[in-house]
Amino acid sequence: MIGACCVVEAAPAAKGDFVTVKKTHFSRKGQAYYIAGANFWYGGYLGAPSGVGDRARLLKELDNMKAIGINNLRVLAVSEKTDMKSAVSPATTSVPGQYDENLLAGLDFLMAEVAKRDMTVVIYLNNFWQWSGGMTQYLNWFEGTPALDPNVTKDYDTYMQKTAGFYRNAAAQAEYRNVIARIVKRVNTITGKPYSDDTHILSWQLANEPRPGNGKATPEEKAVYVKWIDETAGYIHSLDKNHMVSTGSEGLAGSAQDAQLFLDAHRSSNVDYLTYHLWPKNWGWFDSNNPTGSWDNAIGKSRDYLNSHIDLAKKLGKPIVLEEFGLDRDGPSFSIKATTKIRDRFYREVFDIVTTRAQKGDPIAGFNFWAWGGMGRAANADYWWKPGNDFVGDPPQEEQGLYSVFDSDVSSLLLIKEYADKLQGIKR
Ligand SMILES: O=C1NC[C@H](CO)[C@@H](O)[C@@H]1O
Repeated sequence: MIGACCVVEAAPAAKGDFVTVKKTHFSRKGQAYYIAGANFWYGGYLGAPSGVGDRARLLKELDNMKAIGINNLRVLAVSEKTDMKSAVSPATTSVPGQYDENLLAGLDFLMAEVAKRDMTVVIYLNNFWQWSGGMTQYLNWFEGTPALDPNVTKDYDTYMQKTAGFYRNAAAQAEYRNVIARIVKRVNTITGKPYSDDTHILSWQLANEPRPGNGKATPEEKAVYVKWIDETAGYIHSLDKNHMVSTGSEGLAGSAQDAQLFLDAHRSSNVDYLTYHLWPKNWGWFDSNNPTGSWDNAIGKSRDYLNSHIDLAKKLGKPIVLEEFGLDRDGPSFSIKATTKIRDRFYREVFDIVTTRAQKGDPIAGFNFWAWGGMGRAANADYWWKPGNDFVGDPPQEEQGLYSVFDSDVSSLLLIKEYADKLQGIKR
């Protein structure tokens, strides 16, 4: 039997091969390292050996991303089985203590293939939003509170305020740390390499878009949030001395518009770099039904958001990554047939600021657009995801086609390549 007999213990990696922070930049193999990345939340799902896995597609997606200069992926590592309507299934955690080895082997396969292409990966270990179960599902398990899907209740304020209860729930935190340990201390079943020794992991990330609560978060909620970040990041470093740790924060939009909180949340020496996200449509700056009339407002606020967070990173003396941004297709439409002229214009504005500031030596370390749809296609007339459908860049909480960049979006792919080349051409 081939199996375990031929998994050879990999030699420990050289320290310099890990991505580290050097003053306010990333450094890798003695060179400044800039991220031209994609959000690819379902990369581990495609890598699964059976069930939802589609390894042939995964290999083509990785090759197609590599071909346009994408050198980094941001990937969901774990998900929690939930009754919430707009969540992915299956989940890596069915109930506390029960983990789906088929899905976790998918992450192993993804990491093995990423290494072959010399890409790096940011791996997030939880989710503030419902599309992978996330913190709300932990509270359902350990508080018995109903897991209320905000897509159903339409009450995001209550959702955010209740979900932040995760940070102070000891039993939920204990299980979350069990899951963290299971992933961070995992040995890749394909390569035989411990994850903690895998130089293609750029950082461990606490969660996708962790927020202190809603926009009216209290000083006490903010203090709990900052403490959770510091202690959880410290816990990950205690398990893994080689890799960086990041928060997954959106910036001020995910910090109750409180710049001091955003700084405090990233001040800890356990947090190696800052992250931020940019969502003009989600945040009401851009009206895709009135693109001409709302463009100036949207791009003005976006430019300010892009630049002000780089300035905040300068204050802390740490790098920052713009690890999510997006805009919908012309129309607006979810259809892959719709053009992407407005999105391309927005992407170019974002890329120009990121690359110009990086070329000037400011602490912006790169971008990840949201999100790689690639060969995936929406399966249903209403564009909602159902189990068994293709995975695309949009998770099940949103219409499949909302923000995805598909392999047929040639103008977008060319734009990404143009700026990936510019970023990777920066020598420092
Ligand atoms: O992390 C996220 N940020 C914004 C995306 C698009 O709305 C969303 O799909 C995801 O939850």
